[in-house]
Amino acid sequence: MINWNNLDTLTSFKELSEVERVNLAEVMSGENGAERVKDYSVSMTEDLTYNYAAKAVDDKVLAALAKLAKEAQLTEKYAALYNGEVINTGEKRLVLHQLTRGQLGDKVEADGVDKREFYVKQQQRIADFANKVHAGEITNAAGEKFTTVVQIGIGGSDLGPRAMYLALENWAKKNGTFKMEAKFISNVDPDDAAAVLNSIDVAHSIFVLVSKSGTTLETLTNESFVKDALKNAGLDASKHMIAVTSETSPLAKSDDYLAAFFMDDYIGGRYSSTSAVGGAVLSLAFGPEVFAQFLAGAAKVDEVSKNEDLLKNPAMLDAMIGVYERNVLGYPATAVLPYSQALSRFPAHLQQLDMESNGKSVNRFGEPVDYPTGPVIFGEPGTNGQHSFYQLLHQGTNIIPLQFIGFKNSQIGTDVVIQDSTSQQKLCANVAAQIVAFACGKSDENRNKNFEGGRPSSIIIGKELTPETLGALLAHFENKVMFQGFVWNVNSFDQEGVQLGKVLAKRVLAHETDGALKVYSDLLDI
Ligand SMILES: O=P(O)(O)OC[C@H]1O[C@H](O)[C@H](O)[C@@H](O)[C@@H]1O
Repeated sequence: MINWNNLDTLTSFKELSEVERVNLAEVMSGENGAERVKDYSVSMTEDLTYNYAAKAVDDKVLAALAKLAKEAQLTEKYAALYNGEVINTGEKRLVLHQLTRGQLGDKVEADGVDKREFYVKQQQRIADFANKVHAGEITNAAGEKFTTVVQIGIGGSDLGPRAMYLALENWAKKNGTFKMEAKFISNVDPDDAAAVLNSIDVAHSIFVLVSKSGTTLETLTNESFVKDALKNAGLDASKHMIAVTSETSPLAKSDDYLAAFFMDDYIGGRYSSTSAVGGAVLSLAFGPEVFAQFLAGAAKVDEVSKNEDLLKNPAMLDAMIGVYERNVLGYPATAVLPYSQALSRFPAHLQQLDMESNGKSVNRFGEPVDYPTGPVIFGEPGTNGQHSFYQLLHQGTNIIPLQFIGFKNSQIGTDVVIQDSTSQQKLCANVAAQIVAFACGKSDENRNKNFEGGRPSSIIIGKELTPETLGALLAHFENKVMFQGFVWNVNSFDQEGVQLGKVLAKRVLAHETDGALKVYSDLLDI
């Protein structure tokens, strides 16, 4: 039987708080430090490793975390999720994003269909469509090939797919699988749509309208913006647009699109990169085979995440160390720092994934919780971040745990040797240096130049960022966030916190305001 209890009612949580703290600077120094870096490491897939040597944990803390993971029944809750229980209590929905990339447990039926079959069928339909576009069987009205794909969507219908596209663009170019350039329109700021439209050849562009609900104001506004531009160019908008939505949305049956592909209410926006939401744009840009490799990487991590042994389950381990840092050590934020230019938008995606999932003050039954839940997430690619906000990370008054990501090889492979090292070596040297600098610090008589150390980090290391490693990386963080939500006993799959602002904005636009809202409306000339 599964018990959904608040973290502060669990005996093993009290025990965890009483375990002696680890002096990170001390344990990471000298030979001991070298041994830790070798030992505190676990495989995510054959190509990716999670190394947690520079986290403030030791065997005692890890044993206490394993006990907590067991008492919180993380493995059982994950199984309940992929076997189709109503895990999203707020919206009374199943949570099935893992099913888009593999069958992890029982067959899941909902709405009278086998859901795995439904997702696979959508992937096949998308693959067929993309192949026809690439082969010139689906063209514009003049019979010419489409050369650009533009995704219109916001939140989960933008951030994940955009981050994934950028992550693989250069890989695909290098490996001969690049088919079409992709662009993204998300913000309701007219400058977003206008700038994208100005940068493309609309006559040879295919637009993917992505909205699960089919009611998001920003997205529908941008759709009209694009339709206007197509009309002004003398083009038939319905021959340039496809839709990705849920079958119950107002967009599903419209004649305004060349084709419609479906996901459903059991896939949260921020978990939708492996559904049709990511599938359409990524298959058009790189071909369906590349998208399939991406799914295969995610499926591998979903499998590993079933492991009951905490030390062999990287997503669960990462989650539990995060809980320790948040609820015992009291750290407020986590920085995501990929040493990979291709992952430039990955921190923005993780921001939504983590903060929209676990930024909650009530448990899954709607009762207030008495402990901190999701941390603030932010980040930028290294080494750029080093020359900007790392000052606070090294010497500021808050300790911010760090999540590094690094690859041995670059994607494009073009490099130069300057002062006896390649740029790739310089990049990797920097991430190694940062881990040790943060953990060990350096004492100096001049307080201004003193580094206290004791600043924890972990690193995910891979050989190269490929479609498969990207899928694995994505699933790692999705599963980490899911496990943390289980520990905090929150519902990680709804987002009521975004509603109030939408309601008030509508009131402003209808001129139904008073008080402060009226004055702000006047100040902004609405
Ligand atoms: O895909 P849509 O239904 O248009 O939703 C787009 C986004 O907007 C909402 O407000 C939510 O905050 C996001 O979780 C969601 O991804």
